[in-house]
Amino acid sequence: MTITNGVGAPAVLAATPAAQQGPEHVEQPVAYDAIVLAGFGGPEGQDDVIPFLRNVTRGRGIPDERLEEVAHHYRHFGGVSPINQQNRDLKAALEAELASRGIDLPVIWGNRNWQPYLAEALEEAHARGFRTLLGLATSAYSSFSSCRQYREDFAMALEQTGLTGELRIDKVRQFFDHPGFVTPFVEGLREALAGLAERGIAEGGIRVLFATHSIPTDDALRSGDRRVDYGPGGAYAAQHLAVGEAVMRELGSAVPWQLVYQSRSGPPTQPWLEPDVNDVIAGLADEGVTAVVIVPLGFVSDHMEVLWDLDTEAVETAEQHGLIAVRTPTPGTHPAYVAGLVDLVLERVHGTATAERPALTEYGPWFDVCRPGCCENVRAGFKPAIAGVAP
Ligand SMILES: CC1=C(CCC(=O)O)c2cc3nc(cc4[nH]c(cc5[nH]c(cc1n2)c(C)c5CCC(=O)O)c(CCC(=O)O)c4C)C(CCC(=O)O)=C3C
Ligand SMILES: [Fe+2]
Repeated sequence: MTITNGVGAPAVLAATPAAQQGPEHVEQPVAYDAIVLAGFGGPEGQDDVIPFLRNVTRGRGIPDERLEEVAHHYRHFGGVSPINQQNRDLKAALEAELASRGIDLPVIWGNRNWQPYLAEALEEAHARGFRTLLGLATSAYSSFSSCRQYREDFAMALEQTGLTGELRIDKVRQFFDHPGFVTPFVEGLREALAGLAERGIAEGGIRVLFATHSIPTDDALRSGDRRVDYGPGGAYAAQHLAVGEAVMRELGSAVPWQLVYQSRSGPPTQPWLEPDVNDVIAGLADEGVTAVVIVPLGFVSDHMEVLWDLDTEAVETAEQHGLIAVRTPTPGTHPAYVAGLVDLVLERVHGTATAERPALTEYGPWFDVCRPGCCENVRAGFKPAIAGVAP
């Protein structure tokens, strides 16, 4: 058996008996009663900021100085994160898309870290008589923060509301390489490169920076299927690199690109994925680069990590080093993204065969039911989670 390192066909390290694995994809139709849109949540006023940050970091060992610093980002915008409004807009766009296709599936919205909480969404679903729910998390890649934590928070909400056993909750697969998610990035980058060409900037003087949230290296190595070696940075980094490659391939562009990380937190002693976007930008001026295009590949909407860490900090770093910086759009409510999410829902409603599911990288289509040990987090302990096979 060969074990690949880096981006390549994933290698299975240790076989788990098939009987313990459960199906990787649910290829039978399921009559869902409703969709539960699961967001991150954000504060909507100055008084919400600290309680929100305590919710996010509960039991996580984030230093107080970091919380102060992050509170300042929110305070700068009146204590309001745009993320809740973005999820209201996404909910409305999904409802319109479902209605236009004649699909009768209500969308109920709940957050992990702020009102309306997931527990409220489950109570509402139950009160409306819904029993079979399809979770849709606003997060595309595999890692504890972007996959398993949503699954654990669903399980916790079931416990809190006493609805465990009453409600079935499945979850839409990670959609990092679904065309609906990738298309808005392709379009945004195409436009940005055309704009730079109009300004007479040579391709050789441009660097495309695909930006995503840094995570602890330990989490990254545990992202994805435990039995697979995805190389340094685990499935999380491998998926991002593969999507970056897919975007450049779709564009047919030869502009040099790289993956960069942002929004690091945690104690300085804990290793997180690198390089940081600001360090990379600072070094590029010496390499003869005159313009950077920042593509927020890890994010679904223009929330605080985009508005502050990229549009404020990274753009400032570029200015300090005399570089032009352009930040391209996130999917938001782009029609391709909204339609793609509805397509992902329909995969489950219809039990679409895996071979017919769109995926732009060799890592997809990702699993409907997470694999053993998927995206575990040793620091957080091992908690029950929906939509996965038993570890
Ligand atoms: C992978 C990933 C995504 C992308 C996937 C996804 O979209 O879900 C994401 C999104 C987001 N992260 C957000 C906010 C925060 N994340 C924090 C902390 C952390 N994020 C982490 C990872 C990720 N985070 C990690 C490993 C931590 C360390 C602590 C922990 O292990 O939990 C903290 C605490 C302070 C700090 O450390 O910065 C805050 C306030 C918001 C809301 C923004 C808004 O309000 O507009 C969003 C969308
Ligand atoms: Fe975060």
